[in-house]
Amino acid sequence: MSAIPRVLSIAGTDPTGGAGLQADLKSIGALGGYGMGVVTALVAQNTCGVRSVHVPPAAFLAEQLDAVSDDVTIDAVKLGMLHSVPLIEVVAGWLARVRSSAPAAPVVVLDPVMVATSGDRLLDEKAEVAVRRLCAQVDLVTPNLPELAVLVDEAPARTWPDAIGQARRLARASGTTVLLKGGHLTGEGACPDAIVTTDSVHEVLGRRVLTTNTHGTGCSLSSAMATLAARGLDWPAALDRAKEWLTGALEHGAALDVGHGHGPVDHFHELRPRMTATGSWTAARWHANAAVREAVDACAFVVTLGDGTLDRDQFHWYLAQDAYYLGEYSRLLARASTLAPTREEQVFWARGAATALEEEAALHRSHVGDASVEASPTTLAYVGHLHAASGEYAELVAALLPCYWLYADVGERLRALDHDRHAFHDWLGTYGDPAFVQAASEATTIVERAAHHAPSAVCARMVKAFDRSMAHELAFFEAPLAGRRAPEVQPSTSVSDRRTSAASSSSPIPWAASH
Ligand SMILES: Nc1ncnc2c1ncn2[C@@H]1O[C@H](COP(=O)(O)OP(=O)(O)OP(=O)(O)O)[C@@H](O)[C@H]1O
Ligand SMILES: Cc1ncc(CO)c(N)n1
Repeated sequence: MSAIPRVLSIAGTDPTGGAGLQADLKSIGALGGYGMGVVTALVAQNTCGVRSVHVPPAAFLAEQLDAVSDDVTIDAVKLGMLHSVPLIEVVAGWLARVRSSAPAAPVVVLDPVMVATSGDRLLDEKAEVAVRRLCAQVDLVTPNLPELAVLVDEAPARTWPDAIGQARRLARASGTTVLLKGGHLTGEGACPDAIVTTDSVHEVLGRRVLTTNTHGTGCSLSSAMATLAARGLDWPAALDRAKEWLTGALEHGAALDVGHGHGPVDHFHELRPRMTATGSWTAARWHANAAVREAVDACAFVVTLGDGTLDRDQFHWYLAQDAYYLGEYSRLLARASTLAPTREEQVFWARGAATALEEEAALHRSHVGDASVEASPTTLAYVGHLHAASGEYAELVAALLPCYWLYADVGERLRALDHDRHAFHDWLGTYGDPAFVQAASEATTIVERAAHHAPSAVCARMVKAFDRSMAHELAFFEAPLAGRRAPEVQPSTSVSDRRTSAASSSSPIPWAASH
């Protein structure tokens, strides 16, 4: 199996992208797979309902399937809308061939799609028996409550314990595992799902999201399960993860503002914080500062820190300057907290200020001892710039952002160079810390919001503030090796002693280390 599982969805389409094949491809991608798609039926539908369905000949479905399996190793298959008996027969025959001929049989998940969220039928009534038969050929079936009732030929369950009983009967009859979905249960609070086999139940209660953006949740969940199983998770673990992801996707669906009926969920909500490079103020600044960023990556300090040849004295000088910088940066973060327009932003900056101070103290203890740090001209210039930008919130946060963003960015690359015997192993390992990356992305979101609301004159000051901070960041990285260093720190202990203690108590991105 490849590290990125190759997952094939065999399903109908939704041109509005919330359900069917389109939702499957997004879900597979969001959970780390490579998505492929074979179309069973073309459905003219939107968030309000299904208008018409066009079904290409069954022979053409067979051609599509063979085109994929003749060429690509398939790690998982998700079956969605199968429409009618001839199509089900083609899929069943193809599945049997692939499962017997492939070196490792793909995991197969069947979403027994019968009725859309809008209430429109997507499966021929005569095909219900064929779907029931297909259940025995797959590894997981994911019925909602009405579909489960059809599959066991009983009235729809009204309570969760009844539904679990039905799911158990389906598991017994088909010899497969059932993912029972509780989306159709009414009631506030929980929205339970469960993995049910003949002799076990793994329940995930989940929180119910108050939203009308529920179009395609079943498609998305089944594709997520197929992808996670292909990544090696067992069904209970896959459901735990998929449910967490889907609940978040439901929570973020409304913000997409797609359609007037049951809108889609946001499949990529977990990635949005990292997607700021799409047509935004912050992305534009990031792009405009490409040359500065390249210079940071290429500067001798960063390069030699990465390859381990950096002079230790120069590294310690840099850390001492950083301690000074952080003490002042903390004051500016606190100032941003004072000026913040919302409680959420106030808390974010206040936390940053506290952490920066704690880490400044840790750096001082371990590197500088009792001696005070004399700030270099470069450090003073950067801090002076931040103070000068502190008159208004939008300008200040724009000035504060590069310190977060650039460190997260450079840190990611430095972390990749780390190995057990690296001279700066203790430091590199702490770069790219997910908590720090998260803080940097929150800071970016805040600045984006501030830019969005700022009048153009303020925006112009934000641009200057951000760009100047980027230039100061570069100078800060260049300073240790630029011959500008003076004996500003009088070490009270030997270099090696200090290194050991610093490595265990501080992070190179110190002010975010204990977020
Ligand atoms: N309002 C909600 N809040 C939280 N989770 C939900 C909500 N609605 C549905 N879900 C979850 O979405 C998944 C799909 O459930 P549901 O029972 O709605 O399936 P479905 O009817 O096949 O979906 P579809 O809308 O695609 O037809 C399940 O994990 C369910 O728990
Ligand atoms: C194509 C297709 N498959 C499944 C569903 C169920 O939501 C839908 N609406 N459309």
